[in-house]
Amino acid sequence: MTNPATNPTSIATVSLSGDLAEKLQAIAAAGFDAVEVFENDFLTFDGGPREVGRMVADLGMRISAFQPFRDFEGMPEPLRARGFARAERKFAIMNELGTDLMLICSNVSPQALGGIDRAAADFHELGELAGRFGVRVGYEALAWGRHVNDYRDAWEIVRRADHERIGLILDSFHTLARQSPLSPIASIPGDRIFLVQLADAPKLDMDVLSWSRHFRCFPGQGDLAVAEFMRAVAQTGYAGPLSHEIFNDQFRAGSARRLATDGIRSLIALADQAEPHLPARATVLDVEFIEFALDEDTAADLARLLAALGFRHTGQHVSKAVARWSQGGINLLLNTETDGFAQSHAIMHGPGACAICLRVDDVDQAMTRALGLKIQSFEQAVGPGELHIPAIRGVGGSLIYFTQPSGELGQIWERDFAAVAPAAGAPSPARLARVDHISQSMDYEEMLSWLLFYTSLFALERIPQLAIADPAGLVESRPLVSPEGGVRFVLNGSQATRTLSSRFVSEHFGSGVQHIAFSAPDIFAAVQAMREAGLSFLAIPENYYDDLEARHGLDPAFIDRLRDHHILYDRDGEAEFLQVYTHVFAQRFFFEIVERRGGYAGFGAVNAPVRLAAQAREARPVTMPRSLREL
Ligand SMILES: O=C(O)c1ccc(O)c(O)c1
Ligand SMILES: [Mg+2]
Repeated sequence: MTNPATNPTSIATVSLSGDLAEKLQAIAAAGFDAVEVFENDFLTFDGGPREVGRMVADLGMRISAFQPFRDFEGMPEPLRARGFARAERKFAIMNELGTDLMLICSNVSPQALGGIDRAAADFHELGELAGRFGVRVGYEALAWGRHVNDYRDAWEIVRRADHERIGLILDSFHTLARQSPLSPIASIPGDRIFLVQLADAPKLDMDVLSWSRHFRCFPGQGDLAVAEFMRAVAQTGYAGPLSHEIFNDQFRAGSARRLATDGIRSLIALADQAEPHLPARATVLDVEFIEFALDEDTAADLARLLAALGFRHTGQHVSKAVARWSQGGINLLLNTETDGFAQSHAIMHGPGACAICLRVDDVDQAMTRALGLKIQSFEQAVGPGELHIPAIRGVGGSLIYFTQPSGELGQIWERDFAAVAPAAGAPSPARLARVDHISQSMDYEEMLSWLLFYTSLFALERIPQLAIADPAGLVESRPLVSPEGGVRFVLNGSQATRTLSSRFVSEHFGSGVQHIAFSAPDIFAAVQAMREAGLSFLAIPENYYDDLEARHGLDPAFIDRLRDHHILYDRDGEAEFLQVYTHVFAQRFFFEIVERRGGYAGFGAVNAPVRLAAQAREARPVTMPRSLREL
């Protein structure tokens, strides 16, 4: 039985950025057993095949395949003879590389002749040649092959070639992109499959070749049914390598180390999906707290803002300079420690959210799953009697802490915080109830990494990615939501350099929390109370409200109230969404207040360009990088 948790792991060198040596180092560091050497990486390498073979071996890996070999089967003479001569040269190279498997992808040449028996005869003869070199040949159907574009035809050719050195190569992308049925895979004998290649892809309406060459991604990052494909493969008893083969423009530009780690994480998550071996994905019940790392002055400013938003200083950490501000079910921590993690975060990134604590159903299981997915844990010394709160590394080096409803980890506020007596006078009612969503900005190239991180660890569902117009370019926005509404994350990234999202990343040395949205049971009452406390909100242009009236046919009196409160509005069927924004704090992050009516599930994407334009007007002008100014 194929067990994806025990099959050797492999990845094609084409999947990563860098030169061959850099790729191999990143692949080995991530823990892969093998690599598929792409011919182009070999041709551009300044060293012979033996040297490549030695590099791979020295890194403790082996070469799972040498590829691709193109346009071989079904050729008329003299192309046919030339194909055999080319293959012979490559077999000799493979002997020096130290790999025994060549991948031949189905012929795309206009000169190729069809016919299963013709192709089978070519492969039988090639099998004889391969035998003389002690190598094997695997045949893969490209989804755009001229005569063979379905794995079932490739298998029929392999079957009729009837040669022990000729086998089949399955590639999840080609199979799933063509929507070939998966059940016939199960009846292929596992030992006739020489290699299984894995790739996912987002659903896109485009020609399959461009889709494959530019948009493949790791399983779990796209929309294809790779787990179902894996379950079919598992039934064959295939015991060979599972090899990522990702052609992707972002991957080619990204960090090879990060991507190789994502590749391993993807394989682990996929194996777990096909046949569970880790605790289930963690259910997030709520956001326990969000922690800000700040200097004293900025903390005082933020405290004033929080007070105006209706938060109260309710607790003080028993041993650290950490204040708890709360309202409804929301807890915000202001950390002004002068050493430790928060301080180093503040020095590196400026004032901002350095940690998020999530209340999950079971912390031990969440941590076991995280470590199983090779997510880094984080340890920091705790004072005597204080709770040890397990944590992992999240976006931009920030932390994700875990608490749970029961046991010690359900007692963080009692154990680690001393209550602060409420101020005199009648307590004002809570205007804000919960954290509605947390929006994180990141480099565009990192978006798929964090998507995989969040969705492999937590029971979060993806809702479709949106492109939002910032005045300075497009921002991709990717929401991840827990079905029960325990938490929502929105990942933002932009390829344009001057969008608010990109400036956040470039001006603050990395990814992080750009805004936090709180839910209000009554957004009008909340805004009213906050204004009375001296707060003002992001100004929204008059044109927006005129358009709202035209778009939704709302009652003019209601529109007047929205306008007066600077509230943005959206509707989806009967469900309604109201949202309002604070000004940006410390040129760094801002708060949003939302009211969801009737189960509205989105984030007001139609309003995002209006908000971004308003923020761009308020933002300080783009400053030239120092190095340029000094020229
Ligand atoms: O895009 C290609 O040409 C190509 C080459 C080799 C493969 O294994 C593959 O899946 C695609
Ligand atoms: Mg392939």
